[in-house]
Amino acid sequence: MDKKAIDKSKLPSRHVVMGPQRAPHRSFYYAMGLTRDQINQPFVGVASCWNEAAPCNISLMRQAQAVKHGVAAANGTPREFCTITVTDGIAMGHEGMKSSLVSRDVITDSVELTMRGHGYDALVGLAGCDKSLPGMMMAMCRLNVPSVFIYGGSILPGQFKGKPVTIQDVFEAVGMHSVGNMSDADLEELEQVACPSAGSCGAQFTANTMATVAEAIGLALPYSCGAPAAYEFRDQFCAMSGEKVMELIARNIRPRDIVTRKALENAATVVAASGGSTNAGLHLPAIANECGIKFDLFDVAEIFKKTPYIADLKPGGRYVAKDMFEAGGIPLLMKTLLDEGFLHGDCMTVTGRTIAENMASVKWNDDQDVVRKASTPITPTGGVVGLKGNLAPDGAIVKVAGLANQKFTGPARCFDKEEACFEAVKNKDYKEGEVLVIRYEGPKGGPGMREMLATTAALYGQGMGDKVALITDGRFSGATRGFCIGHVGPEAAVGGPIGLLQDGDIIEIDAVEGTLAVQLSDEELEARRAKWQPRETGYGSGAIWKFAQTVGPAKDGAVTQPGGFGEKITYADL
Ligand SMILES: CC[C@H](C)C(=O)C(=O)O
Ligand SMILES: [Mg+2]
Repeated sequence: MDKKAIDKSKLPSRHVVMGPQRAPHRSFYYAMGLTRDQINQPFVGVASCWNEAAPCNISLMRQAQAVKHGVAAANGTPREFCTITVTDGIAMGHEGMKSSLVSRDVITDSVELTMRGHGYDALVGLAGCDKSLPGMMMAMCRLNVPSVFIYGGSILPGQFKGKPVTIQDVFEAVGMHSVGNMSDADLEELEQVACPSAGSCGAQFTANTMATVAEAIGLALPYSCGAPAAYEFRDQFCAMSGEKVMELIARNIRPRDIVTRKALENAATVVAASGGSTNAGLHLPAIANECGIKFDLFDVAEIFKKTPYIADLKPGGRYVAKDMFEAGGIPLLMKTLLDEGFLHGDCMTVTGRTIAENMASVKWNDDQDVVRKASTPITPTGGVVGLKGNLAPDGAIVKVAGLANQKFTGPARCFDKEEACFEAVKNKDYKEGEVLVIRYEGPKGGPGMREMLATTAALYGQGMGDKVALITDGRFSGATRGFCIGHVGPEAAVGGPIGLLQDGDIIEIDAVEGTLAVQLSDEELEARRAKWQPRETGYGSGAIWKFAQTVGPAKDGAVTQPGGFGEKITYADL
């Protein structure tokens, strides 16, 4: 990037390194070996969610070095820093899962504070596990300095008895083992081979769903999110992201120029088209909130309703993320959706060009069956559906990709926390035809709105995926399959109808019509509400308690602060 193209006198770092009064600050940079020229260049924060908690994040340190090379090659000065990540595959099924969603907003806040504190002029964010991707993208929208996002990449599939497997198979094997359909020896062999490399959970689960969102919303370079983490080939995209952010500074192209309502609609479209994680129904409103855009679960569901399901990806389909990469990556999915009019082509992206301009060079690949043409879909509507009704006045969400039957009516069997339901499932202490209800697991009521993969996978592993339904004011992992309805709002902790249910109430679920109802009169519900009492969560201090004090409803993204609605001057303009 031509140095003259950037006027540093208008950049945030001018407050840190320009003028005699900033001699002490420059002294610190000399202490780290920077030269005067480097101090006089734009500073680029290279924010990484690296940690050793899980394979999702472990390769990000390597990839961050490639980003820094790209920044430096384009006459920028990279400054690497880490934020946290809570990994769901480790947190699943116990109290630790209450930290997962809370960590999304902590990631956003910590990146914001580091960028503001040091006056960095631009941001390249690297993330691997699930909610760290929206956490990083939320920070980019909040700060609104030129930014490029890059996903760390998917894990490679394991091989078990000649078949490709992912972590989803291990969670479901717990259910098979619990009913004697898998031996101890097979379970031990499976857990040792299912996850062979670095990278995030290997199919269209939440991490790969949000990676697909990153390219579709325009914050990641085309093709940059597709290559598996173990392929060092992907580091070229890291370097390109570092170079590209310098061009965005010169052209003053910022995240809120990119993340518009149309871009959010494009993101929701690729989620539905790929049968992606229901967590996108939470994270897209949260990203929108940081831009001051009202885009809630119902807006997302409207897009879902009119989008064909075209990518045959696990958990509902046959293939994993590596297969998608080899078929042509996220651009292949976007190409057919754009050609058939399902995407807005005039949205700006971090390439400095529009979606349509980016897709012009993408060639369709007939020599694959991972992605169908949008004109010949797997099913005519999206793999994910929004629901509403007297049991969910504030909405709910269900992944229908791969579901043979999309209607279910049955008696409620209520549990006031996930562990109680898991015990019942593990001991087969439930009946076919029941609707299992897990409540007091919402954003405030958990607190933390846990994912319920341990329970849903055990059910599916017992062969009961279409024989019982499960509804919760909590949420699901992207690897959840079966008739599982999440994000039921209002949540039980604030007096929502799900908290008024009693065993035996008849619940009607209709994912075709988009309804979730209980066969009770308004009078009966009101009578029960009059007797309802709020409950203690057991958290009276700390990060999870703090989250519960300010978190809003799931339909608006379970965010802990009103986003860009109120602020007049973003950090980028200080
Ligand atoms: C085990 C991790 C799982 C795949 C997940 O948490 C998600 O996709 O949301
Ligand atoms: Mg998850």
